[in-house]
Amino acid sequence: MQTIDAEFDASGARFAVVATRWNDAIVDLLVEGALEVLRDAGVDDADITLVRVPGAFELPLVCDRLADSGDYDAVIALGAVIRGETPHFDFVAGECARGLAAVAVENSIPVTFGVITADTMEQAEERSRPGEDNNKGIEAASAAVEMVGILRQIDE
Ligand SMILES: Nc1c(NC[C@H](O)[C@H](O)[C@H](O)CO)[nH]c(=O)[nH]c1=O
Ligand SMILES: CC(=O)[C@@H](O)COP(=O)(O)O
Repeated sequence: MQTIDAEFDASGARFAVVATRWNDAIVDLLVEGALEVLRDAGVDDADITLVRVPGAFELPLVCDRLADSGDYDAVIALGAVIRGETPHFDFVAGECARGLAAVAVENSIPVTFGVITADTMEQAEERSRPGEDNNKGIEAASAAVEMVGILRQIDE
């Protein structure tokens, strides 16, 4: 039986990190966590591209352009959508998640979901703490590194 399993050496792989400016105090911590994971996996800074977009609703389009370029092995999407008084949260968060999933399948490269969806700022803060496993930037970057390793083995 052949087993294809995670590899956590992503040296030579190219990553795009797309992060929102909305809730930047939270999202900047996600970016820091994601970059730490990539560097620990052997990724050179020269192989990391960071793009800032206005909000989570804009993540799918920019991630699609980067994925379609053929210049990256994975795209990491980072943001924080925090519920307000109206149903706007549902549309922003829902379309962001739906759009990012579609980009991954349409371009056949990993597009990982590092977007916090929270009812309160406190919940968002809990999911962006530096160095903690539930930091969504660490989670998304770890998934991207793992997926690059898996796809490399499939493509061998
Ligand atoms: N409320 C949040 C937003 N809203 C902005 C949208 O994402 C979008 O930029 C706007 O509707 C213009 O197209 N974005 C977040 O990332 N987080 C929020 O909490
Ligand atoms: C997620 C959002 O768009 C939200 O912050 C908007 O707040 P509100 O529903 O009070 O307009």
